[in-house]
Amino acid sequence: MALMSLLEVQGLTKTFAGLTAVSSVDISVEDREFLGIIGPNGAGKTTLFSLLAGSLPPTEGRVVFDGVDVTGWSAQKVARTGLVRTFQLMRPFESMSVLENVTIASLANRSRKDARRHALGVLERVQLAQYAGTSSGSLPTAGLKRLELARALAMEPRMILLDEVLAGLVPAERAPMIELLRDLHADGLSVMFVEHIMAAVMALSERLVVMHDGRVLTQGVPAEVIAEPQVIEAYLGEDYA
Ligand SMILES: Nc1ncnc2c1ncn2[C@@H]1O[C@H](COP(=O)(O)OP(=O)(O)OP(=O)(O)O)[C@@H](O)[C@H]1O
Repeated sequence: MALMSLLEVQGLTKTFAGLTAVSSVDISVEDREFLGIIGPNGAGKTTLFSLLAGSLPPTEGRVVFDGVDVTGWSAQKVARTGLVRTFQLMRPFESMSVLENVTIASLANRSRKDARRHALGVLERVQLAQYAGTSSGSLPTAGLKRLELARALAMEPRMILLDEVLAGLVPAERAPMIELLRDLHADGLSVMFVEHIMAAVMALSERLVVMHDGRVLTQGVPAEVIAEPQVIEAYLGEDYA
């Protein structure tokens, strides 16, 4: 039998009332790979993540994670296989503390007492430990981004789908976040990330997929992909080139 990629996506399609947001997408992601996804607004990147992570059921196609066909499974059930997403618009329980929010995510895999201890470890990992007791609603954007990451990590993913984790950060906040993502990847986490900040995309991606109009326009080695005329035309613009 041929060796399988950690994530295999075949013919994935999502139609919303006549609009095809994701159209026949085929993507394979290897264990421990760091894959970047770019494309213009409305290209279907967030919808793709929703389909992969079980937040939305696909209209057609298959999602196979770690050899298991998870197509149409709930987000909770997909997460238990090790595939977990973050959201572009963070939505923690605002009245709860940072620690409580992460503890709830940890409860997916463990008892209440263990979950709290595990959550504290995750907060250390994302450098939010000093805010453990802070109410989540009062965190600044950079803290909310880390909390969103922490909640996903608390579910102990093998592969994480990051939806614009750098958006909204000021330049000085980006470098430490890029460093954190690089460390998580070095520790064995497989990552797929959607990002508009090209410096981050180029610093982290081992391979790049470009989406346009719901389809994969092209994919490959990042430096080669961003030099393709069709990518410049569809997304990057002449300025970037
Ligand atoms: N729940 C929905 N109902 C109807 N249309 C939707 C829904 N979600 C997304 N769409 C449409 O699907 C298309 C793809 O949207 P999507 O949010 O996936 O794009 P994106 O590449 O993530 O864009 P951005 O970079 O702006 O986040 C858009 O035309 C969008 O309006």
